Amino acid sequence: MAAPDLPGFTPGTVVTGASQGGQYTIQSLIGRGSNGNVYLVRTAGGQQAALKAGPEKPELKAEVEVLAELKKHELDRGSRRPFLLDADRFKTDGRSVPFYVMKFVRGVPIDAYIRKYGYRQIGAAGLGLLDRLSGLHQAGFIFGDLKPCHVLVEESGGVELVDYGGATSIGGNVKQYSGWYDRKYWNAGSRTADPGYDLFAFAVLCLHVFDERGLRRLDAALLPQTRSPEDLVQLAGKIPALRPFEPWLDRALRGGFVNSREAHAYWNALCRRLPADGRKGASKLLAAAFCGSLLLLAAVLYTVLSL
Ligand SMILES: Nc1ncnc2c1ncn2[C@@H]1O[C@H](COP(=O)(O)OP(=O)(O)OP(=O)(O)O)[C@@H](O)[C@H]1O
Repeated sequence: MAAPDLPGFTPGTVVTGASQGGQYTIQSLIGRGSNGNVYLVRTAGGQQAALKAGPEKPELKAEVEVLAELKKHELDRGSRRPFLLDADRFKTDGRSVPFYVMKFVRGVPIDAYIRKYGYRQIGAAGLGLLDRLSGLHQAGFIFGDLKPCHVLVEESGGVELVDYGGATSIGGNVKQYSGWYDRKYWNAGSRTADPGYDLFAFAVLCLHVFDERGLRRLDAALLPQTRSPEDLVQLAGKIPALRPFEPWLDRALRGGFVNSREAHAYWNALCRRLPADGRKGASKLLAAAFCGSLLLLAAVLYTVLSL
């Protein structure tokens, strides 16, 4: 259920942090999540950012804690602009509203991105997603509720995870998950948070993006006790666009990766084996045509001059 409207968070309102003094001007409402509303804001420095504010709830506090840990890890890795930018409270009308500010992701969900730019983009987008997951796992958490609307891809191809409400400390119990993406749903393992939980969900995400009907049919044909990762492995083998990544999907669905760095390295190796994409092919063709016309021009000039 989405969070209720927050009184006072209207375009033009300046939200000032009570303890750190950060100032953010609300531009528009981006969307409503179960733990709060997300607004597009402008920082005092003039940059765009996303601000999430909501009623006092342990879930919102937990999101901030995960993002703060992730920030430490990102800074250790030399990141100049971590995902979490600020976390504070806004005092308004005698109330104190918790909020946090994060990088604004000008992107679209991964399924829409692939529909727009073509199935070959799964290689690079998958690599970006595995990089994000790997950073989070190294910070001690798993994402937990991985699904297309939580994976945004920017025009540049950059990938960001949004909504850390399902993030869980490694070793804890995943509490926020979504049907198909849940390893336990397919009798493929427990809901104890380990990196394999997210990798399994990413493999299902690939099946969902490329063959939603097949996944739906498979689900409808099985009873809860007869669902198995083997069925998903077989479905993956029938999707032509996923053929290059079949060995990766097989391993992820069976929980065969030691960690996400290994999964990232394997995905990367499979990407390198892909043939150059159509655009690169087309630009090679253009270059050849250009060289051909130069040679023709030189030949014509030579003939004219030698007459
Ligand atoms: N940093 C961000 N940049 C751009 N858009 C964002 C950002 N964070 C969240 N959004 C968008 O804001 C909306 C609400 O996001 P939020 O993460 O709170 O909840 P949700 O994932 O939609 O729902 P729920 O919390 O119920 O799972 C979504 O459309 C999401 O794509």
